[in-house]
Amino acid sequence: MIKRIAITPGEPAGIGPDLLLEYIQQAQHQQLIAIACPELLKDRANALGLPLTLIPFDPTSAPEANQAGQLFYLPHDCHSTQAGVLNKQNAPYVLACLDSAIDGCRNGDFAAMVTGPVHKGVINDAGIPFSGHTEYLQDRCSVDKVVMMLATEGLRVALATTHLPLKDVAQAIQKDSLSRVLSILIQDLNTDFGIAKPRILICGLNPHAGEGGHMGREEIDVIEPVMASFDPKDAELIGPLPADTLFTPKYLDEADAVLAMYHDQGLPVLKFKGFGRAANITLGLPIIRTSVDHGTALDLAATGQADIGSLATAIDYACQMSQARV
Ligand SMILES: NC(=O)c1ccc[n+]([C@@H]2O[C@H](COP(=O)([O-])OP(=O)(O)OC[C@H]3O[C@@H](n4cnc5c(N)ncnc54)[C@H](O)[C@@H]3O)[C@@H](O)[C@H]2O)c1
Ligand SMILES: N[C@H](C(=O)O)[C@H](O)COP(=O)(O)O
Repeated sequence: MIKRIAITPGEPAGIGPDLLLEYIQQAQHQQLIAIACPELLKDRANALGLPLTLIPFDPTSAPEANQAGQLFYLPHDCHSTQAGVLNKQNAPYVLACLDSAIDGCRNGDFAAMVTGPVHKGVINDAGIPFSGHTEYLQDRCSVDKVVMMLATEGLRVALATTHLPLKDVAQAIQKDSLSRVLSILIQDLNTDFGIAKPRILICGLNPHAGEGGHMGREEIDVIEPVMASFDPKDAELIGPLPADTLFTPKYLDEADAVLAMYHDQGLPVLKFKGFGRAANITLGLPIIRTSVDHGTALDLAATGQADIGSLATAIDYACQMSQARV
């Protein structure tokens, strides 16, 4: 069955449009719909020397897989864009594209949404508070909690906290919130990844997992009690383990996922292993959202040098997850 997948290319000055235009040069098994500015797509295709046939998306027609070089689109207009040069006037455009994708997933027009990279800084420069798609999707879908998980071949890393200044992380590791994160992780590994009783490695927050309370107490006061509150029939929770040695084959070979306490505890390892072949997946949503593992790479926009591997991985995950939910 042909699935409809919405794709938001993200920041117009970045590599998101390039990646999509490169990706659709192959015929697809699904219907990919760009939610984007058609003039931007045409200009970027010209700059990259890529053939492009744009077809307006009609949600009332039967799903139709893209032929090589074809792209269905749902239009939003952006300001004229120079590749590699941010323009804060485009921030509302970036968010409007996301809103259309979310609405289309919620009303059943799309089976999933795949997001290209946005530039968080320029959206804030435009006066719009924005810390990431993950938090934006949580708000727009009116759920109390979502979980960011990045996945590549052989490793899944979920995060207990997402886009927070480091100084605020320890305060954010609280029992209620950590418990919700673990529940969502267990539930979605089960439903979307078919893992009945996931084996999850849990990082400590502090060096050496707190060294028995001498180097921080979050392991004893928060992480261990939360782990103990889960039924061992639902998941095998291992930890809190020192994060510096958790990411070694001895532990990882037997694990379905790692739960890291903060962004730069888990993601550098994941990206060292799989940058360009990983996807970012938002767990806990009523819709399916996957994303690339990289940012806007302004230095590479319109050069033809950007690697499409992560976009391909994100689309693959979106398709697999939407099949799993049928
Ligand atoms: N999914 C997202 O929306 C997302 C993810 C990560 C970062 N960002 C945002 O992107 C902006 C820039 O972030 P950054 O500079 O830290 O990271 P970045 O990923 O844009 O760039 C880091 C390095 O990786 C290279 N790179 C990135 N993607 C590549 C690709 N597909 N092929 C080849 N090389 C690639 C870049 O050229 C650069 O050298 C920030 O605003 C950040 O918040 C967005
Ligand atoms: N933390 C993500 C990463 O490093 O890939 C990135 O900032 C994107 O996050 P959102 O999906 O929340 O925008």
